[in-house]
Amino acid sequence: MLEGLNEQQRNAVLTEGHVLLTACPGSGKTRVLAFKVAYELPKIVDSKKMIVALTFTNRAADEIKKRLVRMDINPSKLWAGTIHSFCLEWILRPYASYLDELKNGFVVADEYKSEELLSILKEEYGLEYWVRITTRRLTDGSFAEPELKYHQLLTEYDDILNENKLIDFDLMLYNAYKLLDILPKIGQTLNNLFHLICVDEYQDTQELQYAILSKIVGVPKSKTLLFLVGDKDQAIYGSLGGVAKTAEEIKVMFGGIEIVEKELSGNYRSTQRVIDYYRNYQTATIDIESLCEHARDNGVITFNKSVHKDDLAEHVAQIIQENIDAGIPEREICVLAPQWWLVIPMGRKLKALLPSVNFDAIGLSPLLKNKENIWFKISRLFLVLPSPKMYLIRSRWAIELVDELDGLNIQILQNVENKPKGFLKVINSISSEENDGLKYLEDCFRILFQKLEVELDTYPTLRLHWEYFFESSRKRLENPEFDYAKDINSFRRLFSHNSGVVVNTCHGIKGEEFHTVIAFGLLHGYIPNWNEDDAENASRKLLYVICSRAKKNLHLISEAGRTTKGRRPYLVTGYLKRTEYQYDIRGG
Ligand SMILES: Nc1ncnc2c1ncn2[C@@H]1O[C@H](COP(=O)(O)OP(=O)(O)OP(=O)(O)O)[C@@H](O)[C@H]1O
Repeated sequence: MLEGLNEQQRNAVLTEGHVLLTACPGSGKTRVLAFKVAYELPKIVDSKKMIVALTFTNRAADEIKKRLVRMDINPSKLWAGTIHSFCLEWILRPYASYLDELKNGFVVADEYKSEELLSILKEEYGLEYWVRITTRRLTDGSFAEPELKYHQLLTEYDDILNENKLIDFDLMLYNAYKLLDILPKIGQTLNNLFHLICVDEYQDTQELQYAILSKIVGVPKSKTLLFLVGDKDQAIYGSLGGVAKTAEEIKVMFGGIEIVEKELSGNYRSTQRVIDYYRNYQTATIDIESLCEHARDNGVITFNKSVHKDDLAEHVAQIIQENIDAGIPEREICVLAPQWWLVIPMGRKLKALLPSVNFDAIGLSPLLKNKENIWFKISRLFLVLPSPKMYLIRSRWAIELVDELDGLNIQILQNVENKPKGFLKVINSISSEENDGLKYLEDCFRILFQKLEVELDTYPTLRLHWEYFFESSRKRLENPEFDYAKDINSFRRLFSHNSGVVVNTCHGIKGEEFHTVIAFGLLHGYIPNWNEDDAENASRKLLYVICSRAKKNLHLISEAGRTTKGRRPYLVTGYLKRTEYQYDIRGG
């Protein structure tokens, strides 16, 4: 089974006990993590036991599951997802009744919603929109925001969340921690349940997240193993509280557990040229040798600081087209920017400029894309039509939904043996005459629950999620800036593109790799954020992460023409400006 791993990687998988594996980009950390899961899964004999893999994004979690399927390993005993989803599924939903704040139902406010709320409050308080205020909590529930002058605003923010039964991502973590703290039995139960907890990109784990894990792994007579992988140089969440703890610090925090430290060397992803380029942004000076087949290929590395922001989308579209013409698959091309508000309009413009190209872009969907909202999950089943290719994916969605409904105490299809299959059958039998996408979905949702004989109004959580889902989606659709098509067929088309050119934030593609990376918005003020602590270092690490995603081609863009509200021009971000390099000329 361990074929396909080199000696160091195999050794890391076979190491018994708790492991902390650190290594450079592309050295196979995620691959090792997937093999570790594959290696440990068959060891589980107790039918109730599980393995947990915590990843930074949902995309990364899907990738691990796919890797297992490719290895012919059944991933049903693996739970993979973000720490937020983990808290929701394993702690908040099952134990919500023990917390007054949650017991009457709650809805997760995604980062867009909480940013929207914060910007309204900033305006009320006369603060500039770019002032950074963290909503993070400490383990005692107090605000982690160091500037006391913002605490009044944060209290008001909290009140609004409370009134609307919303919890943001930070409250998800805090409430999960609080439950584990007041009811140690939960940690003990989870410890009995989890054979192994793997954490990918551990260097960006926040203090509260370590605390949550320590309440599960650090219980007396603990049986749960910990497998952490990461790279300190890729820590890009420092400003959001991410810390790469040492093995010793983890030991102290986790009740004295012994952790074996392991390392990997070499890079299986990028050409030597790309590696030598991004080593300009490395904090430690470690040689990295390319071990991949295309190690000696030249590829293309460009830097453009003259293209004007108004011509940027055409410029990026041209690069994409050149790559596609050269035979590079759409999925191997990625367009990145440091902040999502730069990314969303870019995705839309690219879609219009390259109508025959598929895109996998954040913000292209008119629906609230909140994976934690149950109506979003149900809508996927109505929008992605049944086909042999989609069979496995739809079945997995159905299994997750039936579990979630069960967790909400909603009993469906009592007499049906295979509930997910039965659930899919009911979904597949429903359609509506409506042409308007949202009305279509509303119709289908109602018919579905009628057929399931579930009275929606008796479940406040379903109601809350319903209101949030439709209200947010309606808002998006009505926003003239977005210019979304509102008919059901357009909704469907957007859902059918789960592959295509990726357009995302630098944080959203952590751990991924692409033949060609096109990064724009590399301007001081965006990367790093004006008021980020240790801003220079933060921009250096982000550049390191961006550039190390590329297998062969790298196009860096610091577009001209962007100015602050005070008409100050945004300039090339410091580290990039100072890097002396013989860049290629495109097409030259
Ligand atoms: N032993 C190996 N043989 C062949 N290919 C490998 C080997 N190890 C890793 N790879 C490939 O190298 C690439 C990078 O691996 P992986 O994504 O696991 O690296 P990583 O260390 O997690 O990178 P990053 O820190 O940048 O996210 C992947 O395409 C992976 O399949």
